[in-house]
Amino acid sequence: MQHQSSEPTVTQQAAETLDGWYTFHDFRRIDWTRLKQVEATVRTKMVHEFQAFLSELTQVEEQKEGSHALYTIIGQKADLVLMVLRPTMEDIQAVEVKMQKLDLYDYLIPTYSYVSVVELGTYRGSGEGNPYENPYVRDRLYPILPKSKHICFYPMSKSRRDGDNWYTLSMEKRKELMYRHGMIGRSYAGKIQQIIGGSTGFDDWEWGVTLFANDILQFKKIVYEMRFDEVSAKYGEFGEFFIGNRLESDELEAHFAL
Ligand code: VOV
Repeated sequence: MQHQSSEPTVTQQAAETLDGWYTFHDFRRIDWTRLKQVEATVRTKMVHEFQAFLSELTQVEEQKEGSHALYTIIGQKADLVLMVLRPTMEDIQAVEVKMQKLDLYDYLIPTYSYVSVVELGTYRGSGEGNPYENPYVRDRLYPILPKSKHICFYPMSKSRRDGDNWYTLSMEKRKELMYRHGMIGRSYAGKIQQIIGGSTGFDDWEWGVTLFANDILQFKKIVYEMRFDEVSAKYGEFGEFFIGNRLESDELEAHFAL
């Protein structure tokens, strides 16, 4: 029997992407039960070693050769997330290996991770000349993460369901839809900063969405408002959501104190 499909069979043009720093989100649960058995002085030493590691990451950030952010995670999915941006996947892995060797990480159990690359779409064009030399584009592709009070992370894909297949829409239609997405996004200027990581072929979803805000309620507002926009309403598929509060290096001793 011949397969009946409402989808057009023409191959559509892929949107070109501009790709920046590689991105790694590392989610961990604190194994409090085991940590409670560690003597206070040893625990403090482990925290100091972690702080020294974070200082090294800060030095890289000051040289504008990467960026990072440490947040607590609210709820049971994780307790902490360290988000790291680096120029190459080798650099990302070097940070990952170094981190795993820290004594404190014997007590930080991996619960989730996400690998992507900071991505800018070109549905609106990419301006004149080489976009990788445009200072505005460079600031977006190689971002120094904001020091916002809150983070929200979730992975998402665009639907390939029969009838609602993003990948069979014409370039024209996708441009129009992404324009409207961008307009909603822009109404959150000054309230939310977004980092979109492209992850097709890198991780289980197609994008990792990281949002930063000082007012945590803005995450709920933007995600809800976007649910009514066609791009999300019809084509958005979402993974787990993680939200958290900023954790400064000098707060770590208090955070791990018992
Ligand atoms: C601060 C908010 C904000 C702003 C300003 C914003 C703007 C824009 C622009 C201008 C463009 C690029 C379009 C182009 O010209 O290429 C994008 C692109 C993208 N976005 Fe976005 N987005 C925001 C915010 C924002 C949110 C909250 C989400 C999650 C959606 C939801 O429902 O939970 C999201 C997702 C994405 C994705 C997955 C992509 C890539 C899609 C693709 O198919 O390539 N985004 N986004």
